[in-house]
Amino acid sequence: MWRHSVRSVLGKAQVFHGVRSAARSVNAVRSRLSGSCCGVSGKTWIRPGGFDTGLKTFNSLTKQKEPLILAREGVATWYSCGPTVYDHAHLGHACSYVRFDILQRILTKMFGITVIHAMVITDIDDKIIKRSWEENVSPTIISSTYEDEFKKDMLSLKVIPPAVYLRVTDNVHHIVAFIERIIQNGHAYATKEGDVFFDIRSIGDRYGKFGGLFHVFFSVTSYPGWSTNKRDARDFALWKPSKPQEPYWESPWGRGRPGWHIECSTIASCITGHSVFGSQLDIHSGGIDLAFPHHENEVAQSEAYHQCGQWANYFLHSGHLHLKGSAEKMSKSLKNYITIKDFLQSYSANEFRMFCLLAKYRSAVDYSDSSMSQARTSLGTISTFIHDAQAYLKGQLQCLPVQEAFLWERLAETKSSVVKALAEDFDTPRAVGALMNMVYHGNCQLQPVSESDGAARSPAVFAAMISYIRDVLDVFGIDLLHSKPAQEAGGASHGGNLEGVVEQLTRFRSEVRAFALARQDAPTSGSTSKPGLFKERIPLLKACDTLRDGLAPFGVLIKDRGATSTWEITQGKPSERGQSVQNKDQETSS
Ligand SMILES: Nc1ncnc2c1ncn2[C@@H]1O[C@H](COP(=O)(O)OP(=O)(O)OP(=O)(O)O)[C@@H](O)[C@H]1O
Ligand SMILES: [Zn+2]
Repeated sequence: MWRHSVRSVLGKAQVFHGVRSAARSVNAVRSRLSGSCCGVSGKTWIRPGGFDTGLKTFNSLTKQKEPLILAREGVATWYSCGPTVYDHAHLGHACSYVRFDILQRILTKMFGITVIHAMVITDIDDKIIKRSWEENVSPTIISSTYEDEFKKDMLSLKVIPPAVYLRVTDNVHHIVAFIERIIQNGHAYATKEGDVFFDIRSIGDRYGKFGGLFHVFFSVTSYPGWSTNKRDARDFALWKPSKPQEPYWESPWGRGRPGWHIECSTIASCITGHSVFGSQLDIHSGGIDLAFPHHENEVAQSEAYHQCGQWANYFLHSGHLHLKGSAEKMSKSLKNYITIKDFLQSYSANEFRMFCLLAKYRSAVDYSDSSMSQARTSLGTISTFIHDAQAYLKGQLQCLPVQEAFLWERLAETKSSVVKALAEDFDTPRAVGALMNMVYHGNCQLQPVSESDGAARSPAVFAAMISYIRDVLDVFGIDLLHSKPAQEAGGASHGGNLEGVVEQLTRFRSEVRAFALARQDAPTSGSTSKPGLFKERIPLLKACDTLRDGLAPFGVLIKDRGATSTWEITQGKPSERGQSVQNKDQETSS
């Protein structure tokens, strides 16, 4: 796939100036830090040193778009909070993980950045334990069942798996060591009851990097996590003593299990005991609900452990998916969810991806049949254009002469708009808009005629447009070439080659139609029939109509264009889209 240099699009001077000044300011700050986080005051974001990608991304730490600067050239380290596996994965998860998958694909396939992605699987938690009691099975059975299901669901949505999935339960010994170091560094304390709490006061005014939410959250009287064992209401658990019947691990503080936030700090820092991401992480992602307190606490712990002023440089948060009309996000605990499997009975992964692309990754989205039908229509428009353009290339579709130079210009303009949109905080709706605009102009130029009269043809520009559209869709993880109707997705593959069969069938039908559409010049002497179609051939035309109508519900859309016919295999519920075209073309009734 091509690699785009944003520099060439956005202007070299601006970017290089940015890199140098960023490097200068970070070096200045780093020398002030001199290895100790405790020397740093305040919550000010430090612009990282390293390599300016030329992209901009919204950073929740600053609440504005910032230049995306990576520690290592061409490589982005990326950590994601994964699911707590105690129930089915739903469309809310799908939305968050597909959106970040699209962002990672854009970085990799469009801008040539290798993404090293690690994700935690939270496989021990109060909710898992509760579910195991309800189901009367071990927590391990609950977590492994839903972990497997989550991974399969992600694959069915074509989410590229992270380089590594890491379970909390496989890493408890690292978590214990991580907590010990935080205690040694003077930022956590153990209680006689066997808890370990993070000591918020020990980091002064540096708590609250994600904004002022914590003032509301921590009212000493109302905060549900308030315990008299804590030194400060804001202190949070790094280690919790286990209650009877609960799973536990041995630790210097007695039997217990890790708190929620510490798992991410540890795993993001020390993958399987080796320092993979270490004290430096480029990008951290999760749903917006995780910003506070989860990410706030991750930051506090990690910076206390690494003794650094800034652990993760960019926090990317995705907006929530809601059922249309609901103020609440879709969630397992609210039981207001649609599972990914149920969804895939009615829609395809491609359609869900288009649904995600049509809104910015940071915005909240309403899920409804009408928003899905908008996504389906957009994909259908693109797919129909590709098929029509292919029919034109093959000479099956005869058209009026095309304004070729105009289309080459549209193509160049689209390429530039798509790169600019994606470099500007991954603005996928703008990129899709640019693509649809090009498709619109392409369609306008494909004006079918029944006789070409040897008019000039312009196949190259349509071939270039098709290739470009496929490339961009590939960046987004949409593959129209091998798409199947939703009902078939994940099912057993059919024997034979459907496309080949449809091609042969349509060719045969075209010959029959051409024969049936032949006109008699004048009535033969003594004949009672009028000039026009041969009466005895009309049943053949009717049979052609019936075949076309009969194939539509199976997703085979045949379009009759004068004497020739084209075909395509449609997405999702083909009969709805097929029907409208067929009615326009009904020929035996006219
Ligand atoms: N409705 C949603 N829209 C977008 N992202 C979501 C939604 N629900 C969960 N996520 C994201 O999915 C990831 C995993 O979340 P988690 O396992 O906590 O799901 P959940 O359904 O919210 O569970 P719970 O109800 O137990 O909190 C997080 O990054 C979270 O922000
Ligand atoms: Zn996390």
